[in-house]
Amino acid sequence: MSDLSAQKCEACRADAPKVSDEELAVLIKQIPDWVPEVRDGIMQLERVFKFKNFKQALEFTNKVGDMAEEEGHHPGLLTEWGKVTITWWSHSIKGLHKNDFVCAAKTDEVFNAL
Ligand SMILES: C[C@H](O)[C@H](O)[C@H]1CNC2=NC(N)=NC(=O)C2=N1
Repeated sequence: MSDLSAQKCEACRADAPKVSDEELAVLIKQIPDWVPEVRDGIMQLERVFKFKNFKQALEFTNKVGDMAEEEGHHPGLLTEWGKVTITWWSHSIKGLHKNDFVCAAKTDEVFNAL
């Protein structure tokens, strides 16, 4: 378990600070399979997970959904045959908060526990 995945999401207010470039460089090392990407002008974390079929992809999607509900923080989910694309960013600040790194690490744990 990484340091990040052991943490809980904290309430993210609209005036919470986005992670700085320096913080991003440190945090991303703990979740090396995730790619920071700007989409629609918003910095996000993305990872594509591969599966053998649609059923397994859907099961993983639902487990990530359960984790997101527990954390009160919600990802973008695109479930396709054999593939789930997960995207984390914080809507309230239109960018990346520590919560997104925590939830990315928790997503890795959900996948690793399958
Ligand atoms: C009211 C509720 O707590 C907020 O809308 C939460 C819910 N889930 C969320 N998820 C994400 N990814 N970003 C948010 O800003 C966010 N806000």
